[in-house]
Amino acid sequence: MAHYKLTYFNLRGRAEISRYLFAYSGKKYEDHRIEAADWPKIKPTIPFGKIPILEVDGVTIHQSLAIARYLARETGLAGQTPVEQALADAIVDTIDDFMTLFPWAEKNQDVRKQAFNDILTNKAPELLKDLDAFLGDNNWLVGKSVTWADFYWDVCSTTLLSCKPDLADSYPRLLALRDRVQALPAIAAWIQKRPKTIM
Ligand SMILES: N[C@@H](CCC(=O)N[C@@H](CS)C(=O)NCC(=O)O)C(=O)O
Repeated sequence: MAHYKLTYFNLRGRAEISRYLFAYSGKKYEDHRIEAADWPKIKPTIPFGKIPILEVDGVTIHQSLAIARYLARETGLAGQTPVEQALADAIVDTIDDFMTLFPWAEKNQDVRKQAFNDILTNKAPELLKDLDAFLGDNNWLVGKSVTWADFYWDVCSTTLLSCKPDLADSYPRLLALRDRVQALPAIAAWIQKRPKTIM
């Protein structure tokens, strides 16, 4: 069995989608969380200088979505057909495009707050409207069973809702999708036991 080591900060952030996939698959892995204070000395040792990274039997994979897509394929959660896989990728990329609008690393709290408010108030509705239309009355975003796109929606919307709790109130179908993901036994167990972090 492969040895997996996932390295990230002690945050959900860009590693949480992979932690969901590990939880769902039941694969054992090392959830290696580094302290922010230690990052400057660790950064030069990491290929491309960014985290998360996943080491698989000593091979280092970078980029959170490349890592998660690999795990999704290994777990049967990438989509059942090539078209479903492309759709799941497209939904993940669409959500990720939105998440990358936020100035996560901004140190000036006033600037940060204003940018977050602007994005959550003015830009989020368009994404939510389109995602809701894409989901329609289906149980899952792509195909007839859960995929990593559903996990990504849950992971990212958890962070968005922590910033603006009423964000998705007009979209009960998207909120119900969160409930379905969080009710999957392995995901429910992970959410229960994971370290409590701000993001
Ligand atoms: N597109 C990359 C972004 C990676 C990234 O920017 N990681 C941040 C943490 S979320 C990081 O390593 N920050 C520390 C730094 O850039 O020195 C991914 O999805 O993995």
